[in-house]
Amino acid sequence: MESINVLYLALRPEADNAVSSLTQAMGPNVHVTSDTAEARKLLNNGKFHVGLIQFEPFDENFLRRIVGDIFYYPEGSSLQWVALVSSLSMENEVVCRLIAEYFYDYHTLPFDIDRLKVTLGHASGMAGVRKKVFPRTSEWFNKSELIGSSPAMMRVVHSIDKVLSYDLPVLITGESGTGKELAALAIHNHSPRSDGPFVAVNCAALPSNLIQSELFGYEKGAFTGANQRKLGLIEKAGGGTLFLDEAGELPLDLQANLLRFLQQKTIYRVGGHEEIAVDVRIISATHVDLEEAVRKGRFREDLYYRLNVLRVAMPPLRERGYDIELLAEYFLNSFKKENACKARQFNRRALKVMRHYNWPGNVRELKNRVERALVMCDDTHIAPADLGLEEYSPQPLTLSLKAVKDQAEKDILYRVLAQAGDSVVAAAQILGVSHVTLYRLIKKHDIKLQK
Ligand SMILES: Nc1ncnc2c1ncn2[C@@H]1O[C@H](COP(=O)(O)OP(=O)(O)OP(=O)(O)O)[C@@H](O)[C@H]1O
Repeated sequence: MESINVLYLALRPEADNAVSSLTQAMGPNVHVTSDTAEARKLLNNGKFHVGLIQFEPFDENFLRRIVGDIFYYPEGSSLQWVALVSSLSMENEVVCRLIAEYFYDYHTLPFDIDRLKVTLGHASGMAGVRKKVFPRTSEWFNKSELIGSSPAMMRVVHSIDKVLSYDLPVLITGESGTGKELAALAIHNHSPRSDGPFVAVNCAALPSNLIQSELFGYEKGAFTGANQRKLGLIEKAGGGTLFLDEAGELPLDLQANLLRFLQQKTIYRVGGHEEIAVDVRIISATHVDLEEAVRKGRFREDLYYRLNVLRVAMPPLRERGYDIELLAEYFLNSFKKENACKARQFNRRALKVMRHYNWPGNVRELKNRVERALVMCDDTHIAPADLGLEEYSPQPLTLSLKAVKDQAEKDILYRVLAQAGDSVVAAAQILGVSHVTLYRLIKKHDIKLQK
């Protein structure tokens, strides 16, 4: 077997029989640690292909620390994780979710070195493929402020990666507060236009009588009060990106002007006769269904097709699994830096409540609730009441092993399809299945391909 560098994060390495068998079998390529800070440092040097985590004896706090410290860590993102678990732990909902969301595979104890070596070999192969197909991940995360490493966010990263290569309009869809503006900024910052300006305009916030002059600018004397020429936002975004937030709110007459600009790449300032060429990439965002708006006659169909050339869909926060905790920790740490407050972390109940809450306001709501909690909390630990959330009453475990396997299967399909740019032939090759099988699985999990 080709040498595979494994980082083994063991809860109690001194009491772990697997450690000695593994180091014996794999020699110096295995590094063992129980310290997540050290693991993070080691991941930074990028030499590890596979991370192995032992969940026994099961300790929920340890798992939470791993999620916060390791999975958030971008440099680890081409590395693949394998879990060592007992069948008893597989009955625990936290463990199952963690595995389904973050792991390439799991190895059920008792420890079987030959079986594990095969699993590690596959995981390492996948790490190599990810690095080739997706080399920008760590740099990408560093440059953008989009936090998250759930499969749903990985799909976003991949979609963004795809749209970077083309200087075409992008439409970002998603519920309010899902991070559409942040995604637009990420596209701009990673595109060849990153040295140019990023100008954001909220179409819903501008009074309708001002939108025209705000976007296109005006000449001196164009209307009462126009004492001097003013450049519009489109011109100000010249050489860069114009972000039209809430594009669905644009009045119909302005939609016609915008369409004209998108077709001709030129504008007229209000009251002006000179045709001015402007080089701008348009990224628009909407939380309303624009197709529905087109059907109802509120949005021009021709403009819709012009804006919707490339598409990025932001998932709601409730579908991002452990990203909720990552984001909560991230906001907590950044607010802590800004304010002298007592609260240092979330208590267990708060984490559970956040995990099961529906988050109708998505990331923005989470950010606001964490900020509020820091003000309300008199303790070192933030409780659900500080977040203004109802207590979560634990549900009995309903997740069967089959459900976990199905979820894991679905996640890996998403990941590999994303890596393969939704090419079924390439994805089938990576997964080592025929494309007929892959089509069957895509149908089974109701996965929508982008091409
Ligand atoms: N993945 C993320 N990581 C870190 N912060 C995020 C993330 N997503 C959103 N945010 C933060 O949440 C808030 C809302 O994000 P943003 O304004 O980009 O959402 P939006 O989808 O454009 O909302 P709206 O539809 O209401 O305009 C911002 O403060 C943003 O910084």
